[in-house]
Amino acid sequence: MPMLEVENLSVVYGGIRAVRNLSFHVNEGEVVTILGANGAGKSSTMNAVMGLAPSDPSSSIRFNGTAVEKLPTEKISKLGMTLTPEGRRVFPQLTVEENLRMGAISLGRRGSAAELKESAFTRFPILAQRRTQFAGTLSGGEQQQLAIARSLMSAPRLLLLDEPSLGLAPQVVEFIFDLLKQLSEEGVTILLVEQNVDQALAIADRGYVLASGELQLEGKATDLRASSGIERAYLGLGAV
Ligand SMILES: Nc1ncnc2c1ncn2[C@@H]1O[C@H](COP(=O)(O)OP(=O)(O)OP(=O)(O)O)[C@@H](O)[C@H]1O
Repeated sequence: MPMLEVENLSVVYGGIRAVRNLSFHVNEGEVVTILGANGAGKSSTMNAVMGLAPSDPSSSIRFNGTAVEKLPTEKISKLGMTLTPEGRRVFPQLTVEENLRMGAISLGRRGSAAELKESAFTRFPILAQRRTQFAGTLSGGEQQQLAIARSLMSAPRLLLLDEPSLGLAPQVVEFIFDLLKQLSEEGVTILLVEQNVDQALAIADRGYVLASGELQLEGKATDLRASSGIERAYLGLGAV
């Protein structure tokens, strides 16, 4: 049984259909990436999985066998699935340490908040240096590290990341991809939305390519890297 199994996902906002009949899965231990041009429906997909965007009644989303499509986000997080949303949404008026504490709210019995906080400071040395600084005064790269560190405070079994490298300097991008590789080696299953196609496919086992809310291509990352379908999806050339 896949860890995450999404079947027939459709997301409609008012009259706009952002995602249409999308099915995909993530097996335990995998790194899976969802790729596609701007507006392809990637964030809508991630948000719908977490209960943050409306999914059509015909959609089915199962996490470790539990139907989650009607559950509120807090309950989904408690089951062990956490999203680092696009745009580094940290709490600007809270300190680094307080932001981390907020992340442990849905920890349940998966770990100890104090130990997780120390491991966050080991993993992200810059956050340790800035533990009493207000998050709103951190640089973009530091805020992204904090956003990921906060997600890790819930000891997720499945970590969803929406464009973690967006707008960051090359060294920070490299740090984040190295971190994702390391988390994967430590046993965290990862679902990653990225614009950074080459780097995402370099760490992923498999990928799905969306165009205009529909699945365009899917396959092993090594096959997708060699495929011309990716370019077509990005250029909006439609079906391959
Ligand atoms: N809350 C919303 N209300 C109305 N339309 C929305 C909403 N969120 C997204 N959309 C629309 O749904 C479509 C898909 O958007 P989505 O953010 O899922 O794409 P994306 O692939 O993540 O794009 P990007 O890479 O630019 O973040 C777009 O046409 C967008 O304008």
